[in-house]
Amino acid sequence: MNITMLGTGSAFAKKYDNNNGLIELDGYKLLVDCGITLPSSLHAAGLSFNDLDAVLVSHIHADHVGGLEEYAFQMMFLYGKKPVMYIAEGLVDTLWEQTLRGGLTQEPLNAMSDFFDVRPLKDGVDYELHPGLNVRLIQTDHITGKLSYSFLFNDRFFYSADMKFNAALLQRLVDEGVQTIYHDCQLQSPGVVHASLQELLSLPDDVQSKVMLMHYGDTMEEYIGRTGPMQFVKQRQSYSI
Ligand SMILES: O=c1ccn([C@@H]2O[C@@H]3COP(=O)(O)O[C@H]3[C@H]2O)c(=O)[nH]1
Ligand SMILES: [Zn+2]
Ligand SMILES: [Zn+2]
Repeated sequence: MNITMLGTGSAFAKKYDNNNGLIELDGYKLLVDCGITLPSSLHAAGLSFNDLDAVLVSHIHADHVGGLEEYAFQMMFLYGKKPVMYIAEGLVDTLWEQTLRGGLTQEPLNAMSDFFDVRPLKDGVDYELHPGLNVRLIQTDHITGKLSYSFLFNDRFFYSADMKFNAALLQRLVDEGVQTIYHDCQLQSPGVVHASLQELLSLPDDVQSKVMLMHYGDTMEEYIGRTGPMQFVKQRQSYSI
């Protein structure tokens, strides 16, 4: 399978779009998060919302869910469809009540299910999204008191989304066979709600050699060559994983 990060930027980056990914397998297209800049970054990649098969949501911050209103409206009014949304069961009501309801509600449309074909996922359970593409949600620490999830695809590709540094989890994943880790990276310390580059550089070599850095700030280029064996993911470049 391939992944293309439609954006690789932090929430406040201006040179890079929001850190949203596109996973493709045999023509199936899974959007991983849908932030504020996603409608334009999707367009820049030569795609429309109608080309997507589903969206997978990690947590409720605008750089991950701020484009969902346009996704819903375009699919309803331009294409007459309800997009499939995979999301942790504990985030469904919060996403509707606290983020989407204000913009999307117009009687008689007043529920998440009026706009999305919602497929709630349980933490720690494997789901087949498409033949050959499985995902498991792993609840990870990001903001105290807010649910947030990372994703494990096919037992071999770990996608952090947004999470604090967790060396034990990363080591365990590698020990269990994970080959590639896409990790959010705050260039300057302290990382606070993300892993900082300094923290990631403290990982053992066998883990670092599997890490690709994403969700970075506008000063990323100053850090090229200062990331050990870890590499920055390039925006809108496709990688085989
Ligand atoms: O306690 C907090 C909460 C948030 N923030 C910033 O707001 C951003 C929201 O999106 P993000 O999760 O990609 O990144 C977050 C940080 O950049 C922070 O620095 N400290
Ligand atoms: Zn983010
Ligand atoms: Zn976040």
